[in-house]
Amino acid sequence: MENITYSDDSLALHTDLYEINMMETYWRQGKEKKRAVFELYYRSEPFGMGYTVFAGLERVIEYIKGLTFTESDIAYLRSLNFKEDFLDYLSAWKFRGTIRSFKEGEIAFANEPLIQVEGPIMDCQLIETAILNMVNFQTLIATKAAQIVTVAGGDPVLEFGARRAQELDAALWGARSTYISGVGSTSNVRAAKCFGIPASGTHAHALIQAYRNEYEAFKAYAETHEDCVFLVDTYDTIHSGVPNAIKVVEEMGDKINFIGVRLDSGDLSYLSKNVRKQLDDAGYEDALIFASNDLNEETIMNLKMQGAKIDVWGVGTKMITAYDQPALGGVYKLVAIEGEDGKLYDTLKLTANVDKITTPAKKQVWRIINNETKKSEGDQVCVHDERPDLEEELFMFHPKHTYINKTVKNFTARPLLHDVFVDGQYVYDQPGLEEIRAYREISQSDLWEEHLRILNPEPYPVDLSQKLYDRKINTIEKYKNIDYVSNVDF
Ligand SMILES: Nc1ncnc2c1ncn2[C@@H]1O[C@H](COP(=O)(O)OP(=O)(O)OP(=O)(O)O)[C@@H](O)[C@H]1O
Ligand SMILES: O=P(O)(O)OC[C@H]1O[C@H](OP(=O)(O)OP(=O)(O)O)[C@H](O)[C@@H]1O
Ligand SMILES: O=C(O)c1cccnc1
Repeated sequence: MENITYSDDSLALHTDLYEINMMETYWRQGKEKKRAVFELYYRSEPFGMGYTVFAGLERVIEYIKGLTFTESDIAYLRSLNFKEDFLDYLSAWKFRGTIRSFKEGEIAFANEPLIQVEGPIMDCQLIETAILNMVNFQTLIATKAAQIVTVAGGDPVLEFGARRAQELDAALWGARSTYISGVGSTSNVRAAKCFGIPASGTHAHALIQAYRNEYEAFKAYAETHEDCVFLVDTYDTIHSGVPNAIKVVEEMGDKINFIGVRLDSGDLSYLSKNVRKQLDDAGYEDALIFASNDLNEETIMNLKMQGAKIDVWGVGTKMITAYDQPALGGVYKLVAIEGEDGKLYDTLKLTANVDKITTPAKKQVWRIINNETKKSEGDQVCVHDERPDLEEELFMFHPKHTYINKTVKNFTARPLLHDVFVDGQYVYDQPGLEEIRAYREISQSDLWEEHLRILNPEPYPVDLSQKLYDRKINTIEKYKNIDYVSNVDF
């Protein structure tokens, strides 16, 4: 490959070619301003969890703000045989749409719109690929981190994944996603710098190997660092690693802050119990035991069950790559389109698989909090202009099994989609990362424990309002009865 770097490279071409092909069709047919509404959602929770943690908006904002076709983008499209008149149009193009989104850190569920994009159909179409790319990944990693943090049960979890992540962007934005869900720090210094995440790090086996013996290595490290966590498993944890660490700590006295030791191999339960005793016997009851080595939610849970004396969990590969489910599967679907009369019409995609039939109409999602219990009764997905917050009581029913229903009184309805861009203008006040992290806890506290547990969680109700349900059924009926060969009103 001759040249993979362009000085004016942009994210405008970070899209699938078919999006630009469709843009050209709309444009040549004079439909480039036809108003459309697309919604991003996923169909099932990952990792057997009962929820996800929404993440990715920060990068979406950055992407939309800088979205223009640069000279090299246009030159490249020219090489694909796009014609000059269309290229002239793209050169001057800027995003003109309205984007509404969940807040980052919001607890989210399957089959509700997390992002809604409304505007000229061309604009909505172009950004599909990139925003799915960002939100699918970041939400997935934030959710995997939430699972691991839950299992760690209040113990600090450190993010160690940069070396195993799917390349640089995944390491960087993945670290940010894990921090949103309560991971305590990252070993990735660039992620720490860029996002203000606490950086943390111990040292590797290479240090011991370089000095050949543990005593020399620990001593050298202690002479050059105040905060010390010694990696004690290079040769023999019990007989060499820990005694050498203790020897150095005793020699250095107040010159260092002995934080603890790290175990990175072997039976972490057995070793941690023995190491705990060794440290306690030497008078270091406050020294922490860090553990790492291919940890995930299952090994952490098992180690805790075995009574392992581990205080801090270093987790890399299995968190940053979402090892057991590498994709969220979020989709971006057209739900409403402007007709010839200028009005917005509901639209959907029919399919034999009823679970995949999209829910038409521009929507708003409301979280229904019971004022007595302070816990959520479920999410009510409504037509965008419905106002459940002004109702005295709310009828909520299962969107497929409608006999499962309830009437909720004394509730507060909180809208979850917020304006981020309006007609191309940025109108949002994106919180800082600490605020997002704190918000994740608040959002989580609205839910019953039953939905949050990581094994067989109770499914959380994501219901359709009566109005939206009727619109869906009517649209299905309408599309079922269309004579597709003659013409669909579009
Ligand atoms: N007591 C335990 N119960 C359950 N799993 C454990 C326990 N102790 C360690 N593990 C996990 O078992 C796996 C051990 O993997 P592996 O055999 O590759 O490690 P190892 O024996 O330490 O070798 P290496 O030195 O190559 O890392 C790791 O995922 C580790 O987290
Ligand atoms: O196991 P993970 O969850 O992916 O966490 C990251 C791993 O990276 C390091 O090992 P590595 O063998 O790469 O280097 P080392 O020489 O420092 O042990 C570290 O010791 C962890 O085991
Ligand atoms: O700081 C550490 O201990 C660390 C960092 C990255 C990967 N493994 C361990």
